[in-house]
Amino acid sequence: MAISTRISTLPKAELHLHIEGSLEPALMWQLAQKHQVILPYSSVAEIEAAYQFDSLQSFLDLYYAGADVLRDEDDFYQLMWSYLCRCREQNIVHAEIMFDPQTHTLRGVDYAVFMAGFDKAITQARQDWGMSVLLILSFLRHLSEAEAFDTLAQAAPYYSMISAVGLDSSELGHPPEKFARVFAKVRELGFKVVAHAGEEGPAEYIWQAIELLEVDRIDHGVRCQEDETLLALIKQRQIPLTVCPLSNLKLKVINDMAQHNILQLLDEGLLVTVNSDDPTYFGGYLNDNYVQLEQALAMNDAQLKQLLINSFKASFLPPAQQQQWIDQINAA
Ligand code: HPA
Ligand SMILES: [Zn+2]
Repeated sequence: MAISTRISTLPKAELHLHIEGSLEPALMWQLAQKHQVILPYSSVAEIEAAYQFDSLQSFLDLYYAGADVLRDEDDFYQLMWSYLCRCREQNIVHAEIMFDPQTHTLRGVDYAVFMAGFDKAITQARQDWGMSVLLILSFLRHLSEAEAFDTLAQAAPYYSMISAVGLDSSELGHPPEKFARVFAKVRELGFKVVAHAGEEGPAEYIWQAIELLEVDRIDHGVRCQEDETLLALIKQRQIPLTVCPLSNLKLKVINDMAQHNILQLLDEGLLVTVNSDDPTYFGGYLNDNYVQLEQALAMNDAQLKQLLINSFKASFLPPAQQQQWIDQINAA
């Protein structure tokens, strides 16, 4: 079977996906009309054409502006439902999905609104095709630690819907150490911990995420190669990295996909995974990211299988459930 067919047909998990980054331009346009939000674009095609970035910040500016069209429960339902339908098409059988509460609460949209919308879509996907979904609450790191504490407290009625807590937004100048105390509280509450680190920020931020936040996974982490001691530690402890190739290309973390280090890290024995990050902004859902690795880096079948297996091994699913999917991949 051709590798591209195997990419699309084999079961996979997605572990690094911002739900606000899956907002399709067509839905953005429709919701802007619905709520009479004035967008700085005059058509869906103009929205798509605007997605040219030169850094993480240049993307985040459009990502937060786009999220402003999300106002009521049905908007959040539509957003989540569209992504889950993509998962079904792409054979993503399990997804661990990040959401940014502060992007909404700061605009006066409460937890009750977005959590109800998410829950309705997730319940439907679970019932209709047996998809499994976990949610990851992410703090915006350009805001203060006090605001992160507030955000965590406001989530209390929804703790049973949340599996992990993460850290995203503008990395440079906002090191993990800024959030050490709030993540101590997060761990005390029993949540898993993830953090974006080593995307644009230096290897030092990955150290801090591991040592101060005690993360279960690193989001991105591609700059770990700049520090051999760190690389050895990540390998020895098998700390998963949720790598996002198309995101790295679109945000100019790399200049060319052929330069991406994901397969080197994989071959060195690190627990790396492939993810789409913000698929509508970066021009591809999960399978497109795997296809890029085949086209630019000549990913072979053994590497593909290992990446798919890693997507379950690095997940927060119970080990027995992970193993069922891994057995299916091994048998394919
Ligand atoms: O790739 C990302 N990095 C940091 N923050 C983000 N928020 C959405 N996507 C990202
Ligand atoms: Zn991300």
